[in-house]
Parts: sequence; C-alpha cells; structure tokens
Amino acid sequence: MSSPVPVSGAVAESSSNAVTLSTSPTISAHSPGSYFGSMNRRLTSSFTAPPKTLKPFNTEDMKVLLLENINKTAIDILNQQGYQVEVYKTSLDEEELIEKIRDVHAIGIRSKTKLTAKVLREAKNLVAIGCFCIGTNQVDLEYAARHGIAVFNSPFSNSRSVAELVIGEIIALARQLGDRSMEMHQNTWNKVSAKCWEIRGKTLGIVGYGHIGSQLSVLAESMGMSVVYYDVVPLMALGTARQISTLNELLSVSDFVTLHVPQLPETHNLISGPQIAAMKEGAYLINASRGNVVDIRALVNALSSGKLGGAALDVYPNEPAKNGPHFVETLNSWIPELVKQKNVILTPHIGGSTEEAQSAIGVEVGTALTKYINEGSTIGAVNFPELSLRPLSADEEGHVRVLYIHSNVPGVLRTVNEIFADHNIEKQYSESRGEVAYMMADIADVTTSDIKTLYEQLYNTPFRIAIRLLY
Ligand SMILES: NC(=O)C1=CN([C@@H]2O[C@H](COP(=O)(O)OP(=O)(O)OC[C@H]3O[C@@H](n4cnc5c(N)ncnc54)[C@H](O)[C@@H]3O)[C@@H](O)[C@H]2O)C=CC1
Ligand SMILES: O=C(O)CCC(=O)C(=O)O
Repeated sequence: MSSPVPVSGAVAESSSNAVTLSTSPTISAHSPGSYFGSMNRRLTSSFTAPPKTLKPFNTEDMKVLLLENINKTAIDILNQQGYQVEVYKTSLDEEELIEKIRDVHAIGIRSKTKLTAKVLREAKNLVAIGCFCIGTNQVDLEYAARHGIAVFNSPFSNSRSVAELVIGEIIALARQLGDRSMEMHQNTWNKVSAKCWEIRGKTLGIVGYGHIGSQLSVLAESMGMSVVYYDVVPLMALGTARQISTLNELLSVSDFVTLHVPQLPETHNLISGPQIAAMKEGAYLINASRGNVVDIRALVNALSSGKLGGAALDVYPNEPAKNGPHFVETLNSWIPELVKQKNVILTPHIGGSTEEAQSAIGVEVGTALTKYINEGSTIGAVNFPELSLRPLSADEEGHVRVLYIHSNVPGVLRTVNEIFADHNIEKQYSESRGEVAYMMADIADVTTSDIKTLYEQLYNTPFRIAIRLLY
C-alpha cells in the first residue's frame, strides 16, 4: 500500500454537491453510473429519494487494462463509467505485463495471462482483477487477497459452450470426422466404416460433475448415451446419470471419458499411464479442462499403441499467448508426436469461445468490476469475503462509504469504531475469508476535512491492507 494520498487542496463542489478529495481511486471511487440505474432503483425501492450520484474523483483517472480480446460488452460497460480503457487482442509477455500493470487500477484477462506474485508485486495501484472466464488458476489468488486486490470471474457463462463443444467432439471421434475431413482437404476419398460408431447406447464417463459436467450429462442423455460421473464430492445426479465412487471404476466402464475438473495440485496428471491402462480398449479421451490434467506423453503412447481409439484436446500445458503458427515443439516437446496421431482432434482452447458466452461474460465481469470500483461490492469475488451494501440515496448528504480491507485478527472493529466514534455508523458489515477480512461501513455526518482525518487514521491502523473511501 502506498502512503496516504493527501487531500488535494480546497473542497471542490461537483454537480452533485459531493466533494473532490483526490483524483486517486485508491482512496475513492465514482458512484454507480447510468448502467446501474435500474438496479439501484430496485435496491432502494423502499426509499423515496433516488440513489445518490457520488463524484469523488475524476473517473478518467481510473485506468483499466483489458487483455486477450475481451468482448465489446465489457469495454462498453467500462467506457460508460468514464474509465480510461486500454484494450489488447492478445496476452502480454511477463516483461510487457509488468510495465503495463504498474499503472492500472483494474485489469481484465482470460486464461492466458499469468498474474503471478512477481507481476502483482509491481501492480501498486491495482484494486481489482477480472477473469473473463471460469478458471482463475492463472492468478495468484492468495497473493492478490493479501494485498487487497479482489478477483472476479464468470462462474458459468461459458459452461454451455464447453458442453456443446464436447458433444460435437464425441460424435466427431466416434465417426473419425477429423481424419476424414483432413483427407478430403488433401483430395483423398476414404469411405470407411471400420471402428466408426453411433453414440447411442454408449457410456459417457464425466470426471468433475460441476457446471460443465452436469450440463453435458443432460445433453449426452438426450442423445441416448448412458452417463456415469466421478466427483470428489457427492452430487445430485441429473436424469438417469449415476455417480461412481472411484475414478478407476469410471474409467473401466466408459466408452468416452471427458474431464471437467479445475486445475489443482490434485488434478495434475489426473490421467496418466495407470489411468489410461484402466480405460476400455479403443475408448476415447476428451480434455477441455486444463492442459496439465492429462499426461500427454502417456496419451501419445496410448494412441500410437491403439489402446485408445482417439482423443480430443482443447487445452495444453503451455499455450501460445497469441494466434499464429505457435503450436510447435518449442512450446511443448511432444507436439510433433501428438499431431501425427490418428483420430485426434486438437482445438486452440476454444471451449468457451462463442459469441453468446463471450458477450455474457463481458457483461457479468464488467459489471462486477464496476460494482466493486464504484460501490465496494465484492459479490462474485473468488478470493475475498463477499459483501455488499445498498447504494447511498441522494438525500444522504455528508455520508462516506468506508471500504477497509484488513488482516483477520482480533480487535479490528474496536479500533475502527473508535476512529468512527464522532460519526453515526449507519451501516456496517464485516466478513472474513482466511487471513483477510473486509469491512464496509456507511458513516454519516462527515465533513470534507473529516474525510482526510478518517483516511489517515484508518491508514495508520496496524491491520490495514487497503482502504478506499467512497463519497
Ligand atoms: N476449455 C475451455 O475453454 C474451458 C475450460 N474450463 C475449465 O473447466 C473447469 C471446470 O469448469 P466448471 O464445470 O465450470 O467447474 P465447477 O467448479 O463447476 O466443477 C468442477 C467439478 O470438479 C470437481 N472436482 C474437483 N477436483 C476433482 C477431482 N480431483 N476429481 C474429480 N472431480 C473433481 C469439483 O468437485 C466440481 O464438482 C474449469 O475449472 C476450467 O479450468 C472452463 C471453461 C472453459
Ligand atoms: O475463453 C477463454 O479464454 C478461457 C476459457 C476457460 O478456459 C475458462 O473459462 O476457464
């Protein structure tokens, strides 16, 4: 945390009669703009006054960096707030990323950008990270939380797209469509039926029965497949699907095995030589989860020996940062062997890449970022306690919203409430998650000079990780 930002001279009146403390969003933020108008009205329906339009700093000073071709829906939402939005179609390499991230208050990424502790250490102004995807393994979530950076994602907006891709791949593998199509592109007519199958009546084994796995279960059953699944937690079966208690049992009964687990230490090489050996002869493996869930060398061996009838991969241990001819040996040493295998469908991490999914994700994560920046709401954060307070209403003059991220230790509220002692605490809510806790409070009867004092006193508390004051 940088040192306290001084109050910038005299109080400046804005059109909403609010004060300008500083242009730094690290201590203050703009109010909900028109985008949130309807939501604010809903939340404050019991109040006669409309939501208060706060204007504590120039929103043009809020800098947002969007990488990896994030959808226009998000860009529009962030632009509507008046933020400075810089957009890149690709990911950035570590050096460029460090250079860029130094300056920004929020960053939006997808699955490729690695926000490691080394990168985040340089991000002195960063208050929020938006992962415009499901997976958050590319971010050091714990480091971010310990440094007061909230991380948001979109937990299910692309689930259906992944499930549909897998359905397509099940049929494509069963009918060897990839190979037939490739042959035709090379002018070869090869009409065969050997080892081509209907999927009706076959067994689909789903590993990880979360949002994607369960959606896929419904689609697969509707096409006449029987579904079994393995998950580390007991989960309600949809339709006539059946949970199986061990991975090995699932592998031994499934004609198709599809992986939908998160990247975790426990899922690293979840499918390797012994697991492939447990699979049925001629079975198919599909991985659209994360690259290191499958030991690809073991997979290549099983494909070349004929143990497996084919595979579809959408994700890889190392993936290129940008489009182009980058899927080569220097990226992953087994690539030359893999691309030679028969009946292998390789896609460039496009499971969630549909217009529907990307547009919905843009709205969801773009909104979460603005709600956090403008109101302090952490609903949807994956590394922070989730809190929200209703917006202040227009007749609530002289109010300040305090956002105080602190170490989760005893005595914090006593200290903070002593600081608030001369003001009325209208609302106060606090919640912890692991070592980090978050308090939101709306304080009444606050003058401009009080704001500076409050900020400095909170800044000097020993538990402070980060503070923002919205007014
Ligand atoms: N290819 C692509 O474009 C996409 C890939 N993904 C990947 O798919 C993964 C799954 O996504 P969702 O279904 O939304 O996640 P989810 O969190 O809804 O479900 C994951 C399930 O896996 C289970 N699980 C965790 N560890 C396990 C283990 N060792 N063995 C068996 N089950 C285990 C969990 O209990 C949970 O039920 C994401 O974490 C992400 O990495 C997600 C979206 C798009
Ligand atoms: O669309 C992307 O860039 C990433 C999709 C993905 O893997 C995810 O949502 O976790």
